Amino acid sequence: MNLESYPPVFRQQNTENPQSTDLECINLDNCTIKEEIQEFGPVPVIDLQSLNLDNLEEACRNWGLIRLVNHGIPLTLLTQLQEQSKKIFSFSFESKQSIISNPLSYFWGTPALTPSGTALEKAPKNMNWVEGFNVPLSQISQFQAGDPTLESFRLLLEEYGRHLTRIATTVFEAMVKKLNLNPEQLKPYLSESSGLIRVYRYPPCSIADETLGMEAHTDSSVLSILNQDQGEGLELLKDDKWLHIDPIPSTLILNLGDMMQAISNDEYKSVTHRVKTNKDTERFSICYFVFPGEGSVIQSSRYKPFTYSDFQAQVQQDIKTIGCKIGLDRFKLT
Ligand SMILES: O=C(O)CCC(=O)C(=O)O
Ligand SMILES: [Fe+2]
Repeated sequence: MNLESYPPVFRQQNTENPQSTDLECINLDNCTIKEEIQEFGPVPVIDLQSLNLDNLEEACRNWGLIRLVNHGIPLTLLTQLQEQSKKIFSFSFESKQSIISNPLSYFWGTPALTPSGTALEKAPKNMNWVEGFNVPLSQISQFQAGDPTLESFRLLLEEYGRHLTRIATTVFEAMVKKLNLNPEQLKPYLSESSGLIRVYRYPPCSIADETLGMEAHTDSSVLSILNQDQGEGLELLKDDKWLHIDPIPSTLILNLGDMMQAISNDEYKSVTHRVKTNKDTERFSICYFVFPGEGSVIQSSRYKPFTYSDFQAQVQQDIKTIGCKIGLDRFKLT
């Protein structure tokens, strides 16, 4: 294990006596309240080459999370992205701090970031056993990567970003067809230029049963699209039980976020999910998020009119003051 590469809070030399006992990294509530089950009834699979609108609608209403196949992203690109990200995470902590620079940002311990990409000052209640970097796609061409590995990763991310924009637009347009909403009004709700990518590594944790890589949350996005490596850990809360979302090579996981729930007047649900840690192995994932256009006001029968910036500001304030995200409930019409 390459301890130098981990942020100091994640360096556990002695698994018998983990340093983390005096850290607030243990999220016992989230870990133990729900019974765990294996992935049984299959997560709905959506074939992007022959999109079936009825199946997609049903998946959005009943699951909020789907497995995408035939998405058109070459397997070589997915594999190269994973390989390069592993290489970058293996750099020393200090070098990651210096080379992952504006407009990218490097963070650890929390996925809650300010709009400029730095970790929020008051982290969530619990330490999240994760490090990552944030990549705003619209600014990625301005990134001056001094390091050759980072430069080749930047080029891969640009190509990947183009695929994700295509996929998100296709799926969003198909999803909203089944909602009784005015298509013109919906257009600004998905802004291609808002796309961002988070690249994550979840270090091993000696007390993996009690420590979350990412605590239970819903995404604030319209849609999120996840490319996970072969490490297990992603779980979805469904019917009050945690369901493992096992990695399957060359497939992607797409989940709905809070903005989609609001746009659809709660007909489609933003799903609660979390990431467990593993005792001996690292896990890697790359997640894409897309949001409504800046200034576009979300009109919904269930919520007060709000923009994504209003929502984001509220989430940030809640995390700073009470340590967690309240989310859509803050905007609900009473
Ligand atoms: O790493 C993962 O599998 C999930 C990440 C996630 O849920 C998020 O970034 O919101
Ligand atoms: Fe998430």
